[in-house]
Amino acid sequence: MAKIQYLIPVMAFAAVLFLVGFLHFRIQFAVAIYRLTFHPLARYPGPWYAAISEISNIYSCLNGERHLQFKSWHDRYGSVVRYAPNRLSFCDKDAIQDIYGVRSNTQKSRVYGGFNHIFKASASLTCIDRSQHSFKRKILNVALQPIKLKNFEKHVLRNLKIFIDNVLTDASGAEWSRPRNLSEIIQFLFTDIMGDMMFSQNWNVQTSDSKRWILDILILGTSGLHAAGHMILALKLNLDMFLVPKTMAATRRFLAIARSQCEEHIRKDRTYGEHADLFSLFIQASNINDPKSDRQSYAFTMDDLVAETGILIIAGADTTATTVTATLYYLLQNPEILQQVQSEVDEAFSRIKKLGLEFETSEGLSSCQLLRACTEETMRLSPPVAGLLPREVLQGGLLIANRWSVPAGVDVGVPVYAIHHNEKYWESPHHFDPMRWIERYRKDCRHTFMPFGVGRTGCVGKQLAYNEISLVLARILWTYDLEMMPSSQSSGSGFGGNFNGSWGRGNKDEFQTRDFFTSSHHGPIVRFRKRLSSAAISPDG
Ligand code: HEM
Repeated sequence: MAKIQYLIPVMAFAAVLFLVGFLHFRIQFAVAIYRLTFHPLARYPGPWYAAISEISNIYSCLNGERHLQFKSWHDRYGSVVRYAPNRLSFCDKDAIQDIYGVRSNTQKSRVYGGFNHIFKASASLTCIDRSQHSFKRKILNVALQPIKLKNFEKHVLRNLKIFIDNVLTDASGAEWSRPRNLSEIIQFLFTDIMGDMMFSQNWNVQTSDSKRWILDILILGTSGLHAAGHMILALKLNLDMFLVPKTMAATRRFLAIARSQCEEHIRKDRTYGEHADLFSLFIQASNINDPKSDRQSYAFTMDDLVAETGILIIAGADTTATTVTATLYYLLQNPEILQQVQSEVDEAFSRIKKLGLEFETSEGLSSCQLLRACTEETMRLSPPVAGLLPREVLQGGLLIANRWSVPAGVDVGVPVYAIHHNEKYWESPHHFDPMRWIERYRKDCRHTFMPFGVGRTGCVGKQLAYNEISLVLARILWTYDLEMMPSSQSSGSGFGGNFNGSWGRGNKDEFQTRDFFTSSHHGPIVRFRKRLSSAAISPDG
C-alpha cells in the first residue's frame, strides 16, 4: 500500500512529462512542415534538415568545418542555399554589393548578439544597430588613420626581434634550429604584438608559457560566442552557461583580463603623444577624458572600451597570424616562388640600406610586389575569416543580384571560402598562383575577393594588417631559410590536405584551417637556418 502511495506522484509526473514531450513534438513537427512548405524561403534549395531546424547550423559553428560545408552545399545546390530555416547563403558575385554595400538595406545579423551578451556592450565589429555602428566606426577610423599606422610599426618590430632572436637560441651551434610548430610560434608572436600595440604591455607569450592559455581561450571563446549567437532564446534565458559551459567560462576569463588591462591603463594615465598605443588613441578619439568636450556623444563607457579592445585582440591577432603562417606554408610548398620572394626582399633591404633610409618600415617594402601577391593568394585560398558574415534584411526587403527577392528579417550572406574557390570566378581556384595578382590579363573576378569583408562594415584594420604581415614575412624570409619537416606531410596532421579525411580537405597543397569565425590551425613543423645574405646587411647598423 505504502509502495502504491509512493508510485502515484511518480506516475503523475511521468504522465505530465510525456504530455509535454508529446505536445512539444507535435508543435515541432508542425513548425517543420510549415518551414518546408509555406515558409517564405521554402522555394530555396538546400538540405531539408537545415530548412527545418538550426541544429546543423549551430553544430557547424563548433566543428570547424563550416567553410567547407558552405562550399559543398553550393557545389550541390547552386548559387543560393538555404542553410538554416531563416538564413540564405549566396555564392554569387552580384550578391556581394547588394548585401554588404554602403547602400544595402541590411544590418549586422542578431548572431553578433552572442558577443554582445557576454561583453555587456557592443564593439564596432559586433554592433548591430546601424547608427550606433557608424559612431563606433568613426572612433576606430580616427584611431587607425593611415598617418598613425607608422607608429604601430615599432610595436611590431620590438616583438619581431624577440621572435628572430629566439628561433635559433636552442640550436646550440647547430646549423638548423630544432623543429618548430609554425602555427604556434607565429601565433605567439602576433599575440605579443597585439598586447603591445593595444596596451603597450609585454605579454611575453613568446618567451614564457605562463600566459599561453590566453590563446586557447581566444579560439574556444570565439567559436562558442558565434554558436551562441544562433541561440538567441537560450541567451535571453541565460542558458549559455549550461549549453556551452567551457566556452563561457573561457570567455569570462578573457573578459576579466581585458577589463583589468583597460583599468590599469586608465589608472596609470598612459598617454604617449605620438607614441600612443591603440587604447590611448581610443580614449583620445572618444574624448573620454574630457568632460567639457562638446563631442561627448562620442564617449566610450568602460564596458564599451572592454568590448572594443577585447574584440580587437581577437580580430587583429588570429587573422594576421593565420595569414603569415599560411603564406610561409605555401612558399615552402613552392620553392621556386620562395626563392624569388627572398631575392625580392633582399633587393628591397639593400636598396633601403643604400639610401640610408630606416631599415625596416612597411613603406620600404612597398616594392615587394611578389610578396604582396603571395599574401593575397594565401588569403584567397585560406581566408582567415572563411565562413559567412551574416546580415539581416531590413524592412522593405532586398532584391539580390536582380534575381532573388528576400523578405525583411531573413539573414543573408556570401560564404568567403566558397566564393574564393568558385570556378566561375577563378581560374584553377585550388591552385596557389600568386602571378594571378600581378598579370593584369587574367580573367579572375577580383570583385569576389573578400577576406576583409566589404563595404561599411569591412575590416577597419586592413592597412594595419598588410603592414604587419609584410614586415613580419619580409624579416623572417630575409633572415632565415626554412625547411618543412617530413612529419608535416603525413596524413591527419592537420594541414597540407587530408585533415582526418573529411570532405573538402583532399587538396594536399592547401593549408587547412578550421573555421571558428576566425581560424585555428596546426603546423607545419619547420626548422630554420640563418641565411648568409642576412649577415651581409645588418638591420641594426
Ligand atoms: C589578415 C588580417 C585580417 C583579416 C583577414 C580581417 C578580416 C576581417 C573581416 C572579414 C571583417 C568583417 C567582419 C564582419 O563583418 O563580421 C573584419 C572586421 C574588422 N576588423 Fe579585421 N581582419 C584582419 C586584421 C585586423 C586587424 C589587424 C585589426 C585591428 C587591429 C582588425 C580590426 C577589425 C575591426 C575593428 C573590424 C570591425 C569593423 C566594423 O564592423 O566596422 N582586423 N576584419
